[in-house]
Amino acid sequence: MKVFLTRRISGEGIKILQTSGVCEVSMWDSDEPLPRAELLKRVQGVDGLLCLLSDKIDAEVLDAAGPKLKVISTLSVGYDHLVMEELKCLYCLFISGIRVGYTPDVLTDATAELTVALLLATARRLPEGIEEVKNGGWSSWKPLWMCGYGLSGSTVGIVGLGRIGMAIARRLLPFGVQRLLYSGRTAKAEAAEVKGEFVPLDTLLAESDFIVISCSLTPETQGMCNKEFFSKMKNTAVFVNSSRGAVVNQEELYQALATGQIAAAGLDVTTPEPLPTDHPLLTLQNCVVLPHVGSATYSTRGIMMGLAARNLLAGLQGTAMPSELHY
Ligand SMILES: O=C(O)[C@H](O)CO
Repeated sequence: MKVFLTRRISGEGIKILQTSGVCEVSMWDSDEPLPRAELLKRVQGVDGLLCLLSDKIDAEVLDAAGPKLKVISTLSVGYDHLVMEELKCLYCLFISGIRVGYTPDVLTDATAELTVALLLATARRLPEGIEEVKNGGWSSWKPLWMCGYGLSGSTVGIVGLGRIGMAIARRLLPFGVQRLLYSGRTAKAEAAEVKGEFVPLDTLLAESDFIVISCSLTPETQGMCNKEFFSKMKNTAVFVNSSRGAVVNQEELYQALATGQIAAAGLDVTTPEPLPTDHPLLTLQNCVVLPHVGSATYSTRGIMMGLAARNLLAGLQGTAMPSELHY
């Protein structure tokens, strides 16, 4: 069987595939994404595809791959880059169905940790402070200079209290957070562990000092953080997004930050990625932007690659996947 990997994969992940005796591996041997035309060419006739969140997998890719394609394994927990409606259509067409593997759980801790780091960096203005040290702006200790917002005694609102949202909540509580609010489709029994109060989104926006977006990108959440959303937040509130960039209307976020509607924003995800270096958000002191590094620890990325490889193999062999996405 033939498999194609859309990026250079190393360590355990590649070893599992190359020594499996099950598949012939070909890979886009680069750290940079492959051009779309190349993807369409390289998937022809494959039985399995290992892709990244930067590869849009839609009907065009499935058509180019052809009827042998049995499994798609994505090196991510998010799967908004897989056009599920089109996968389902193909499912109807060929009846056999394409199985999908993904990498939940293994990146929860790393992503939660990074989200907390981003929240603190944004609220306590770390990038600005570091810059001031370097550029001579640090003239003396001044009572109100470089002041920001602290977590102690605060109210934190988490939009999407899933696996990662819960892990963020657990890490934030020891900072002395007083109330933890959350919104989403349904109340969660596990929220009791973090004393989470399930509230309507409007309540969360009005009462939170820190708002953390940790939901998946879906048609319902696309563009959810818009002018109206920001207008309901406190002027002193800090907004943090480590889910997907498209949950935020970036033009309206820029306005909210530039006009003082909200205090600051920390973003680990943007639209597009990378964010162009001349993007207006990058001109703002009160906006901290990271290059989508939530899961970027050596160990987490290694485990993700191993899991994605095992999902791919299981899909080829028709056995139980360690992490299958049932769609
Ligand atoms: O979806 C994911 O897996 C994250 O955004 C990157 O690790």
